[in-house]
Amino acid sequence: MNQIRRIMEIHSVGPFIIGKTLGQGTTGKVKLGFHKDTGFKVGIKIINKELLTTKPSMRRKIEREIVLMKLIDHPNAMKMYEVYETSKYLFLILEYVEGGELFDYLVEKGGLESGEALYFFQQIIIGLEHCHSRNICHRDLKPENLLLSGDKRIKIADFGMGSIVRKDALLHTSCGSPHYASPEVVSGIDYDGQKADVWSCGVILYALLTGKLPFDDENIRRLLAKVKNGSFSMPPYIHKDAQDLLTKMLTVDPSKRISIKEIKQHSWFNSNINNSLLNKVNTSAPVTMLEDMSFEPLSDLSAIDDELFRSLMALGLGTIDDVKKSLVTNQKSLPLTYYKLLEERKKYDTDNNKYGVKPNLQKEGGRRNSFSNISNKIFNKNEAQPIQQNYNNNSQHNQQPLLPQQTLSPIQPDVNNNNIHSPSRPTSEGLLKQALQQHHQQQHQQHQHQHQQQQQQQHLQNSDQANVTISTPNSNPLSHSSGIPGPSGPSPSVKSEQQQYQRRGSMTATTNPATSPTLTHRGRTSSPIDITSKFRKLKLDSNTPNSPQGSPIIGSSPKKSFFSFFFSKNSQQQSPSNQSPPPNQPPNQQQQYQQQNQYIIESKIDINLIYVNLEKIARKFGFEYKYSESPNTSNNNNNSSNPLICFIKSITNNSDGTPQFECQIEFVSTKINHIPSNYNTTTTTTTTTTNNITPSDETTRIHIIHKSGSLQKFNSFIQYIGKSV
Ligand SMILES: Nc1ncnc2c1ncn2[C@@H]1O[C@H](COP(=O)(O)OP(=O)(O)OP(=O)(O)O)[C@@H](O)[C@H]1O
Repeated sequence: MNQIRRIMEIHSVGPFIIGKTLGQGTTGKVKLGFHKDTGFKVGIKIINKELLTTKPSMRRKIEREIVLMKLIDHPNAMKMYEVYETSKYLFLILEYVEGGELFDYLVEKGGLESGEALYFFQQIIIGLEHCHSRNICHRDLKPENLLLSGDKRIKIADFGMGSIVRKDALLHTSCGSPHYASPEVVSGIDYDGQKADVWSCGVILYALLTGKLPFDDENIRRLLAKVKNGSFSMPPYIHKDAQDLLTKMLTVDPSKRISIKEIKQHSWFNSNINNSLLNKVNTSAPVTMLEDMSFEPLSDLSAIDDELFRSLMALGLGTIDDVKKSLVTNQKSLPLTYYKLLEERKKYDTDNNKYGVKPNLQKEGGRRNSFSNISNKIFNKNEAQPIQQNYNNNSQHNQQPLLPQQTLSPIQPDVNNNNIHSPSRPTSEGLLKQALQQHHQQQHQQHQHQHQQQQQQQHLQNSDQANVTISTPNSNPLSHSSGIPGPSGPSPSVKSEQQQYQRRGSMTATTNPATSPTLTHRGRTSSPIDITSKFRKLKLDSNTPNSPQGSPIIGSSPKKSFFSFFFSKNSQQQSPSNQSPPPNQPPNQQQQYQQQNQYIIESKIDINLIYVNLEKIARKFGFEYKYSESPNTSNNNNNSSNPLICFIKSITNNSDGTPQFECQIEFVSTKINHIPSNYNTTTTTTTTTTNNITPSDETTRIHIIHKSGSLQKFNSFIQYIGKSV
């Protein structure tokens, strides 16, 4: 008995026993968890905190993801219950979604029969409608981010790119996967996030009906040109109503693109296809928009709940003072509405036992999944760092998002009908045994495959980290062909085709969809589409639990909430130096200065959309922007991620004596075969093409010339890039 208890302690987090690995994301592994008492299953996403402290943008991504998931509560969106932490790891306790990704389902089945495609599509649309009703847009909708429950319910997942959209306000950052990104997003113009989501759903619908992508090209710039152009081939076998809907969703002009409301009224959306699945989706459940909600403002500043306030700040709704003011004065403000929704959720969870359900009820239609309020008995206050702010102090002006310790999501009635079979409930003891057996079996298998995994890991080291970090580099994964005083280190690598695709993280047709009914997927002829993100998922993080380098769970006592910990780390993060520039200094001093001002910026968005963003940022700062590409020549595979190397290339004096900076940003992007001569670009482009038809990476060099000579402005620019890409 003691033995069993000891094992349980070692292999558990909070009240959950940790089971098999469900998947591997960019931030860590996702494991199956069983509630010790009830057998309630959850997904446990395990994130190495080091990642968050070294990569501030990753921290922002995760904090935003957590708060957005708390605000969203819909049967077609994956829920997040709570967060635990040890000194090294975060454990996000998620709704368990057992059916895998829609992507895999689609790959296995090819284009779906129209009834099934509509069944999925309806759920995506009503799930998205709920998000939009909360003024949240997803911005990275793709089949990889749509999970399937056991009974094939769609669960929209991965809100890491999600954003709050204010009424009539536009978004700036071009993000998502290029194949699913809308023309306005890939053009780098400000865009309406909801309309951009509709476009992505149009691409998904096309993929559901055909098993192919409407816009594809192995060359990223040609792909983006195709997306901007918006023309795609419409297979004649698609029903004419579905064709009409696709055409309306994939309309280049966002102002003419169909809205979610109109999609729901469209004849195909409501068509009476003979498919019993369709009865299961309630597409007419009422949706309450945020603007239709009204709440009494808080009585005064002292009534503000610190925890909820931190959540609001993570959403980037304004400065501390502005947000506070909204909470006490404005009945209709966004901060107040979100505050009240989070408060409502918190109250609900305080009043309910979480996970106190039988396994046979933990499905839609069973008890609501509750979000527990942070419990002082579990959250060790001592672990919190002193960086935490007193938000009731009016003198605070810090605009940095402040992470919530624990806030709760609003309660919504179930929208879907519930048509679920209920397995008989195993006993708690049986479940434990099963879980432990599973765990040990898994440990054994992991040991057996350890060697293979390490090899795989090495092979996949160059995968997309999808993170942002700004740091001074110790080594440079890119070479410098111009003798520029830049970072030194490993030279560029020519990656395998697999690695390139892996970075794209998107679905890519490898043969011409127009001519080939069955596309190959890295040699597997049965696959209709190529899953480029699969290789990334094979990557093993040696720092995650149960990895060869040790389990973080052993000896740790996980605590709920984690925000204080990485806030304190965050305060130590490096920032660009604000020293004065030395344009008139001797060369060696100047070089030293330049070397001090070199940064690695790892992107959280698709590398192929980076230059779209960089050009925009440079323009915003009034800097001159030059773009060039050249093929990578080195075979060095040491590139551990896919960072942007940013450094000051030269400092010269303007005629009035003020310094002029030239900053160079380099990153490895996709292969280049040739760029169409009519490619429309407003930037100065110098292109070096290669005659070698073997796929190869290219180094993209962007020169930003800052004439006004303020190093402070230059540093703000670097910081801005770090936050934006
Ligand atoms: N709650 C869950 N239930 C079941 N499986 C899950 C769950 N969450 C994730 N998975 C599986 O684990 C895989 C990795 O998920 P994860 O969210 O970590 O990766 P990701 O989509 O790359 O996101 P990120 O970029 O945030 O790391 C998913 O593709 C899915 O197969």
